[in-house]
Amino acid sequence: MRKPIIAGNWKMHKTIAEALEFVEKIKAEVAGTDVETVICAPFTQLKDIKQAVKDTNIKVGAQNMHYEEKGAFTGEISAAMLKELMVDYVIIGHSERRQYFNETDETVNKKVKKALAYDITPIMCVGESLEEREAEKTKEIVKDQTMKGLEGLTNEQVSSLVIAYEPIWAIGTGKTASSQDANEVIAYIREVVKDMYSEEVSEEVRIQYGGSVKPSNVEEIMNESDIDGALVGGASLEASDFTALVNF
Ligand SMILES: O=C[C@H](O)COP(=O)(O)O
Repeated sequence: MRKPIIAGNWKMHKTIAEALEFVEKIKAEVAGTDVETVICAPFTQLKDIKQAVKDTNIKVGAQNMHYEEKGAFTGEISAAMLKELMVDYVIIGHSERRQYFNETDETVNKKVKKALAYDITPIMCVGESLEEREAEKTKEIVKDQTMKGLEGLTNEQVSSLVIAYEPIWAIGTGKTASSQDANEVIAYIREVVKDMYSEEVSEEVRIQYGGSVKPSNVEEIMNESDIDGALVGGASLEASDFTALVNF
């Protein structure tokens, strides 16, 4: 049985003070949930959030990391640096990183491997653009991204990580893929994992949907057979919305 996982991706939002205020507001509200609850915050907030959630079931994630161990990479953060803060998750290959920061399937793969080596769970993002969807290339794109992103991992590693299917046209636009469409693509990603690894691995890997998930549509999305969670941007910024998402 796959444990549901709702992760908020705050992107470039909130100061430390705002982050701590948010955490205080949600702590009690998510205390009794069986849903894995993750806040993916900017680097500057991670240490304080981790401290603030230490007696709770809330997990903390970063939004990116570098694949090299260390070196002359101005502005970058390594896996060891995240591990030192006891970060649980790291988003890798978000479409905004692919679009604005030259993230490629190859760097995604290197980052996934490095995160796993440090026992940080990657949330690896895949998803097609509007043009690709209109050209009916959705499956081709997600297959390619999934295969390249997961290349060279062990069965155990793939079983432990999280994949997020985020159609780019649905991110921050208010447009959501229908829950059936999202489920179909996610079931297809599971097939790709099955072909690459095994049926058991494909049944164990958790796959989220992301793209304009909000309190009003989360239940329908979560009720789909292959969707194990949501990666939420805009609606994760307000404490009341986020608690509603986790308690869907
Ligand atoms: O990582 C989250 C996704 O980019 C979705 O963002 P959104 O919920 O604002 O559409």
